[in-house]
Amino acid sequence: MCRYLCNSKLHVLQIKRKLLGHIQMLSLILIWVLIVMICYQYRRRNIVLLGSKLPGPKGHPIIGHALMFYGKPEKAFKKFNQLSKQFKEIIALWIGPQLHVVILCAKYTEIILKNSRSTVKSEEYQFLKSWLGDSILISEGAKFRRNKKLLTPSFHVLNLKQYTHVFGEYAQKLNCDLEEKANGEEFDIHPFLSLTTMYVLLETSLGVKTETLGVDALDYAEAVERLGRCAHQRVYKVWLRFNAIFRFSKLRQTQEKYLKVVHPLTERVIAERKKSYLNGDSDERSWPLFIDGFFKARDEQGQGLSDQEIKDEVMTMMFAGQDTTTVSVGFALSLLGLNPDIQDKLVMEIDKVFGDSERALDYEDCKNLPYMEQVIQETWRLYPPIPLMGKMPTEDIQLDEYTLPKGCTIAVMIMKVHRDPSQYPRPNVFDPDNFLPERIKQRSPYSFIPFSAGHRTCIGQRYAMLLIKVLLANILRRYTVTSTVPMKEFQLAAQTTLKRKDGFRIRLRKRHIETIH
Ligand code: HEM
Repeated sequence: MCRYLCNSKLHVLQIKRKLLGHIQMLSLILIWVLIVMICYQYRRRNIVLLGSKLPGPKGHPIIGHALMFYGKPEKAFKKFNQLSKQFKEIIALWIGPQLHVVILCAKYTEIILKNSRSTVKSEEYQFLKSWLGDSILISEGAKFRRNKKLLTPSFHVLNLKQYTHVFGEYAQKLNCDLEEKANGEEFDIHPFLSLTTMYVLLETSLGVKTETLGVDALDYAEAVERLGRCAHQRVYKVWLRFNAIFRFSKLRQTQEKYLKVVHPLTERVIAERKKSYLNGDSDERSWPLFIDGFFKARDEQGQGLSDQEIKDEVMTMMFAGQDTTTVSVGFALSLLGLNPDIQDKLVMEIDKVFGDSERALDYEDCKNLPYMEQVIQETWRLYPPIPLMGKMPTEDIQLDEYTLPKGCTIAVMIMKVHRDPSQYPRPNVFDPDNFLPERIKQRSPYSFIPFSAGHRTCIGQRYAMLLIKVLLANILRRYTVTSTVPMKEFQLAAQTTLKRKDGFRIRLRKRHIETIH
């Protein structure tokens, strides 16, 4: 009995000792967590202090405004729109511990983009890294400057001139594909446009004919679209921003699946092209490919781009150029379908250039379509394909009485800047005359930034304008467009590009069929 009591006392003592050990360990962990948190908060004191002085809605402790933007992209976009009615120039939002400052007006956009050396791309661009590597869309500093310099000559106007007939060929193919929809019901033109721009980019950048790629071209198009979506989901699903969580997520598996389509295909096509470039093989092609320009490029030290760099840049061109041009044409057709007077004026301009001729469009024709250019610019104003850009200040930036702290995220809301009422008297009205030279002169150049501005401006803007002109001119030579969904009922969603969730719904009616091919 006595022995039993002694044993149980010993046992209790051991449990007490173990418990004490656990409590000590737990206290140590808690102290460590507390120290880390204090250090973290101490480092962020500037962001917290300056952020608290910026205008914005009231958020919750710890999660901030994260819940406001949780859900589908169209819901987040709607929320943004509501907030921008309340806060006209600038909004501070906390997504967890990260301060996001949304810029809505031309005045502050000018200060940020003019100071472009005081900002770098925001950390959200890193979500593209496993796909696009360290391409010029993502990289910073010396690497960015060198590679942008090496890539820019490929977009020279002399090259673009030669692309016009490639664009024209695919525009004619598009018209043939649209034949089945002509004189029928309203339909979504997005899938037709998306394939066309993908084929054009594959052919002008890599020299790949759709016939040779066959079903791979469709897989590639789908993979590019899905990878863009994956990156976007990491932006608004806050927990997936953390690599430690993302690594084990379903989204990562989806991303891997599509990377396995895009990477090997790009590598294969580049390798084949490089072989024939190095062998000096001649082909029937009369225009220079982006990729040949990338092979040729040399820096001051005589160094060219590595195979990895070429692959990253090629994939970036496909990503940055395809969806942006697709939605530009989609929105332009939707708007023209709603505004028959503007469409008539544009068609008159096109008919003046071509008359009854069936000839294909050339570069000089594109220069003779100034009203078309105004229509495209006004479309970009109302529906900029890239609706917002993320920057991170590397030093505090002063905007009147507000200070944007170093390390916060700046989101330049291009779509709102383009509708700044101090710059556009009727900001929500589709009026291509906004781009008459005398009106442009009256505005800040930063009130229209579809391609950004400063040293990070889009490399493909002239390419995009030319391609969109060719596609629109060809469609309007053959068809009259009508559309019934009014602008305020467009269901907008900002993924990486701005889209209509309800589709680019239009009707096509054939024009004088016998004269136009
Ligand atoms: C309507 C069509 C287009 C629009 C609205 C557009 C818009 C933009 C914008 C806003 C940026 C800046 C992004 C940022 O800083 O976050 C950008 C960058 C870029 N775009 Fe475009 N883009 C278009 C077409 C193209 C095309 C056709 C290409 C290439 C074939 C292209 C290639 C690039 C590249 C490589 C960058 C990165 C430039 C840099 O960071 O210096 N874009 N684009």
